[in-house]
Amino acid sequence: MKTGTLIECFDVSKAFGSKLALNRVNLSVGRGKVIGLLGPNGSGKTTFIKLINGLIRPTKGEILIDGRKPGVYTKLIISYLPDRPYFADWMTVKDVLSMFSEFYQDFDRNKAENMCAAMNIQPEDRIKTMSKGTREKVQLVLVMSRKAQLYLLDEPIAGVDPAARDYILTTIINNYNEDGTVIISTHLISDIERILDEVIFIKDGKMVRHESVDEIKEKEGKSIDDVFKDTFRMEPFMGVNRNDR
Ligand SMILES: Nc1ncnc2c1ncn2[C@@H]1O[C@H](COP(=O)(O)OP(=O)(O)OP(=O)(O)O)[C@@H](O)[C@H]1O
Repeated sequence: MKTGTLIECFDVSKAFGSKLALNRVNLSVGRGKVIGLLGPNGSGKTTFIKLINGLIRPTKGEILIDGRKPGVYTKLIISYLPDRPYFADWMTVKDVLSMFSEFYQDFDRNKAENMCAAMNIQPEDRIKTMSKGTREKVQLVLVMSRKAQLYLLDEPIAGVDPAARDYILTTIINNYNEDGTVIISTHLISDIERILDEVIFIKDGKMVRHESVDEIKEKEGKSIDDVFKDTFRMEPFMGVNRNDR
């Protein structure tokens, strides 16, 4: 079993033109944890996940995954669920299973086949004709059937109905490599908080909080969902004040 830090970010910023999507992030993430990456729309969650995965590069600062810069090695140890599906329309479940077997040495095809069968997804089913939620389930099965050191899941439950969410979350915690770490970005905090060991709150590109869930609950005596709502509360737009009319 590997020990030590898995992800280190040193003063990492990412700008898109004049928009600063991530602002001087310093972060250290350990192994064997399930971590919620939580923040409102546009706070920088997807940007952070893409940086860790090496799909985009920081404007400033440095990222190390298992002591290495994002690149060929880190791609081998990261299993990534993007926020949008990437399968070609002609593919069946069997085709995508073969694709993953070919691409990833750590892919356990047997496990993926069993998980599909448990969710009533057949090998001959065509990805194109599936509902959005079923497509997301297939993608999650593929990603969780790798024995990776780091799983990056960008909004894994957004498209599935509440009943399926519980099944999917149980699938995640029962199937990840236990020395590995799972980072899940989501807005659906009350749905996922039961599986989280730690949370990272991100606000306007800044990591404003990184703490263990037990510590937060002990200190504040509230659910993570309530702590999140307090941190990110927005004043509602009230329209024209009646007295001004
Ligand atoms: N390619 C890009 N070009 C320009 N701006 C971008 C680009 N990608 C992201 N941004 C901007 O960076 C900010 C952070 O975006 P990001 O997608 O990381 O947020 P997010 O927290 O994942 O949001 P959501 O919860 O809505 O998916 C946003 O203001 C977004 O408009």
